[in-house]
Amino acid sequence: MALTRDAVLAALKEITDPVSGSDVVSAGIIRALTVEGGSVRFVLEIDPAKAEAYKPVRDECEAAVKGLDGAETVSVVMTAHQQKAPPDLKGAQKPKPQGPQKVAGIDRVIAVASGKGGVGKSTVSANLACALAAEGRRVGLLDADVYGPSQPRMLGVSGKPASPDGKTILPLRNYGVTMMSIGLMTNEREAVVWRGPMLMGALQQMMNQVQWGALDVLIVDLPPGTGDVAMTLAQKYVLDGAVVVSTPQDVALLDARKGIDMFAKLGTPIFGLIENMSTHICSNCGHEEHIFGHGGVAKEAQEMRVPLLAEIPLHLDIRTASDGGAPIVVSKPESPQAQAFRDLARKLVEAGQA
Ligand SMILES: Nc1ncnc2c1ncn2[C@@H]1O[C@H](COP(=O)(O)OP(=O)(O)OP(=O)(O)O)[C@@H](O)[C@H]1O
Repeated sequence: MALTRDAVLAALKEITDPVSGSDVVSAGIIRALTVEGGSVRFVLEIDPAKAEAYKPVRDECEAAVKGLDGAETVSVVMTAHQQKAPPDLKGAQKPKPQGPQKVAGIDRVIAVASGKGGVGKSTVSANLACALAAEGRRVGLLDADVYGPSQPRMLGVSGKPASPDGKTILPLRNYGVTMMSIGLMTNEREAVVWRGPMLMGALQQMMNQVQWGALDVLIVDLPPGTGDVAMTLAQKYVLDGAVVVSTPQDVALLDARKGIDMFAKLGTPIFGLIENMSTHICSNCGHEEHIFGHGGVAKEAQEMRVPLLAEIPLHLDIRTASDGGAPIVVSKPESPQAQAFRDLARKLVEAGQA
């Protein structure tokens, strides 16, 4: 008659486990039992401190199985049981989802956004950063506008940022503003096709690997529209607030609304709207003209229940200053145009937002 597994277990049940007092099968120390023809193998899994006490048990087990009909070879090995308790699957903690992180050394992060391109978001970011520096704030400016990085030109800096250790990136600095641009990581004339994951990687590199130093506020000049960069920024980092730049034209306002809705969905506080190119001031005679109408942004802000933080005029000096590498806040600080930005900066500082 062929030897069966049940017959082996029945024989082993006759042997007492010296530790628990029950039989060795019930005590759970018989492991990895295989019965193949007349060949029987199993393991006695025991506490290594009690190895001596188990030696006679092993001999007993071996003899009991050898005595069975059909048993030819019997191999019993003693191994140490696992000291560790089995994992408690029921009470196991799920890994916590990673929420937005704060970047070490940076007190506040403000996004400057716009629903569409060309409304002056980068001009506002550069002037706001310089105006905050003039208020004595430690300011960083991250140019995340991958589609048209313009901060190096606006702040009059050029050259590739250095990375002496190959891990961290040294930012550039001008007018009291510490600046880094994704545009500086690519060739100026090279058209870069950024895909979602690349964008996210680049943004994370800018936030975490740039040696920003201690900052009161980091201004992030976002690409226009409601895209991956804004979402990644809001989801991965503690974003203290956003300002949305709009021109008075209706279409820009509709776009601004989309921008505001996006931040609202992401749970980012909207510090307010900035109306750029609000009135045209003639650079010859100083005559003021509301080319795109007046009061539209203020009305919209009221409807959306967000503050209208500033009305920046359309003035030739603002453009030439930015194009010349010294924002108007720096090149003509006493001009009314510069004052509009300085008032904005003071407002944010007084509100504890910058
Ligand atoms: N208030 C202003 N007065 C005069 N020129 C301005 C004003 N604001 C912006 N500009 C000019 O308008 C052009 C577009 O501005 P800017 O690059 O800041 O816009 P943007 O919204 O950042 O555009 P993009 O999204 O395409 O990068 C620039 O030449 C800039 O100098």
